[in-house]
Amino acid sequence: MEVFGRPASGSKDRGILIYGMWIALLADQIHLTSGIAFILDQWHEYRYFLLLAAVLLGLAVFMHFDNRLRRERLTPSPAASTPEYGTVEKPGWLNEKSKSTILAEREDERSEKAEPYENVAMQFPNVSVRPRPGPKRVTGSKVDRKPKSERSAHRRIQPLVFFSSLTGTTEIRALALLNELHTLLKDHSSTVLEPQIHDLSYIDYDDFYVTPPKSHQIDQHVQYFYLLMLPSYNIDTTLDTFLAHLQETHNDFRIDTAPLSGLAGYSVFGFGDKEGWSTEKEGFCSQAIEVDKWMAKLTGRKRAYPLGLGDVKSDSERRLGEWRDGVVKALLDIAANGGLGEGVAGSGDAVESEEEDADEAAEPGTVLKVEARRPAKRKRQQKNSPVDDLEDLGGKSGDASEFRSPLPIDFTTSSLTSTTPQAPKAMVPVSSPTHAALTKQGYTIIGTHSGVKICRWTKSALRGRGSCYKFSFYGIKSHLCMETTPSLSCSNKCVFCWRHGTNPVGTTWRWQVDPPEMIFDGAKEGHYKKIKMMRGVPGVRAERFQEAMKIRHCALSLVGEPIFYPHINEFVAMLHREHISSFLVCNAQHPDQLATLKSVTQLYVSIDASNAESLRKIDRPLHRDYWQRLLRCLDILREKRFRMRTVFRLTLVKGFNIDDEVEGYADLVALGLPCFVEIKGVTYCGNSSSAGAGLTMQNVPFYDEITTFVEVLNAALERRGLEYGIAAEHAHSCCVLVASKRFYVEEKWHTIIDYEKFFECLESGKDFSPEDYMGPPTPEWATWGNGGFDPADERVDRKGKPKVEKLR
Ligand SMILES: Cc1cc2nc3c(=O)[nH]c(=O)nc-3n(C[C@H](O)[C@H](O)[C@H](O)COP(=O)(O)O)c2cc1C
Ligand code: SF4
Repeated sequence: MEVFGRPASGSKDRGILIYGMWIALLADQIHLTSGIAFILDQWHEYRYFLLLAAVLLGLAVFMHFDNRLRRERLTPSPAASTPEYGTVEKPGWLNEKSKSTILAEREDERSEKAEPYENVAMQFPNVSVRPRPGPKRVTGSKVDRKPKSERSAHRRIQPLVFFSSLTGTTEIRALALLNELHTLLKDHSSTVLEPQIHDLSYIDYDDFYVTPPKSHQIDQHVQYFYLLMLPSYNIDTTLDTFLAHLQETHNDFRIDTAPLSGLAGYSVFGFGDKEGWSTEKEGFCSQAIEVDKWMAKLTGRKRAYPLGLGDVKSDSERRLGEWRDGVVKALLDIAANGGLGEGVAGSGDAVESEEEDADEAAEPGTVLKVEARRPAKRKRQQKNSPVDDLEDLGGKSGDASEFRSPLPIDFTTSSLTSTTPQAPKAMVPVSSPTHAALTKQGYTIIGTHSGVKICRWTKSALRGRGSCYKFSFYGIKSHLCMETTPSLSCSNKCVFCWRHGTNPVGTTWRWQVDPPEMIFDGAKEGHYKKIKMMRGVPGVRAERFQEAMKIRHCALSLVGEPIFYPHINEFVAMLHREHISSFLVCNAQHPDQLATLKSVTQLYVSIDASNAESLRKIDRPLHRDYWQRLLRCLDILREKRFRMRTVFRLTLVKGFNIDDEVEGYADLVALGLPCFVEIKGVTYCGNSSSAGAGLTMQNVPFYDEITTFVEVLNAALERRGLEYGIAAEHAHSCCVLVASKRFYVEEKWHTIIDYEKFFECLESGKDFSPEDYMGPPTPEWATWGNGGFDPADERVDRKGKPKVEKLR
């Protein structure tokens, strides 16, 4: 028999075995069949679940292999660089000469110049100062998940010094600066990290000048502060590449125009050679100036300290020292206060903004908006100005009493009828519209009745664009001058005064009186604060900014009537104690206060008309005996003329106080015998209030008309046998100076003041006269016929373009 194809054996044992196997196989078969049935059962029951599981498993396996493949492909890519001194090695596949490759090649060429860094490395072990060849380490950084408030507690500033150098001068200075920064900042290690240095020729610009470097400090929020030290070359150097990079980055449409705005701040110092490139116009420090401008754009106006410039053949050491001190102060300020503070509109703009126009200074009797020959432009600018001129708040009628709001505080009549004594009020309460209007205009109100503001000339001088006429006439640099008043109240409502309608007025002091110390401290604080706001403005020079942090002169004018303040003598004495000279302007309406006034460096009275009728129309005085008051003031001035320098200020307004008035003015000069007569053209404010007062552009005299008037006045004085002459001019301010021949010595005008001599005389306790503090001769460029613009400054038009002065 065949069992599964095999023949059956004849033996019994084999037969039993085969039979047994057959039984077993049969039993197995039955079992298998039931097993398959069981599986099928299960499959039907769980097939959806099993299919889903299979799909998921397949996906997981696929992703695993794909990731591995991907990582292998990416490995040779350039890794993110650390903010240390070194280059990024490029992968082999990057055959094209990129910026980084070119820079790496330069590194090889310059490798023999590495010694200085070794010294630095010894001094600052945590500073990496040698370019490090070899592959770049990829370091991970922990993501800070703490809330922002908690993180700011660990905020630290990382100063980075960048330099560029061809012949080594800047390199040596940069290393010295690093050393000095280390010393100056070591006590502030909780907020400022150890400074690091980078040669611009070695770094990859993409690491520092596209976005700020990423911080590797765990648990700390690090902000970078860039200090750039740069020479200038009019030949091709690495700086051209750097400049091109800054420009490209700014213009790259794919990235933000200010991608470096995450920096804590930056500042640039330039080295140049004045022997070959004597002025900025001729290229002095041209590349540093350019870099400074691009950095302002890229950082979104984060200029923390003004651009410093030094001449390698003369003052670079000194200038660099000043810049360094200023930068350190700014840096610590940022570390302590968390930011650059208040910014100034216009900083960093491509075309330098001329915000000066909006807030030119006013002094009693003067409106300093000079460029009278551009009415249309001025009007347009004012229309667009975000800051309302105070005059705009006034009414439309010609009568001052009809000004709509806010109402002047005039106690002249109410005080006469009042029977119950009232506690004195604040002259300018914080909640008053006057306070709001003055603050909006840029005044800092001190206490209850004083104010301080920086004038357009201070800003102009900080930018090397010229000082006011007081520099040409008396040697006052505008960036050293503080303009303030201890009394915002006045007893006139002059038609050309741009703040009438909002200012408090009164014939006597009826307000609460603030102590002089408080006003003095408040004025200085307010002034310095406003100067500091200028540190980021394009064009502000570090050395001038530094100088401006010490006030040397005080113009007690601004708005209001300073002599009105009951403690004016104490206030002036405080100025003098700090060697701040004093120019006090009064409106010739307070003879009693004038008589008791002690020494000031220069004492002014505004003479706005030559006769009573004309004065009434132009000054609209509150006092009924205004003319007698003026005449009494002139008597007092005549008596004071041998104790201090006395000045008449004439503000000429066409149609009001010019025609047929020359003889009258000459008579007043004969009465007061002032040391000087300043003749100035009024400037049109171009607003509703001036128009309401009857003023239009037609009332603004041209400079030619001023000079003609001055010549006629001079002749009238001569006819009266008065010894005067035309000494100086400042055409830019429409201003001419007539001086007494007491100041004409050895055939030269000496209108400049010797300020140190003035303080010496004052401190001697002896009597002295104006001749005792007469300074050197008036500079040739300031004398009559020469225009009066300091040739060391750059005259620019409203767009910041150089302007050529036209002489008569
Ligand atoms: C070829 C050459 C061109 C220069 N061009 C200018 C220039 O355009 N403006 C400038 O202010 N100084 C210029 N300088 C002066 C250098 O900026 C100055 O000497 C500077 O200190 C050099 O710095 P460094 O030694 O770090 O390279 C030039 C100097 C040289 C040798
Ligand atoms: S004197 Fe001083 S405050 Fe007056 S305009 Fe000149 S700089 Fe400005």
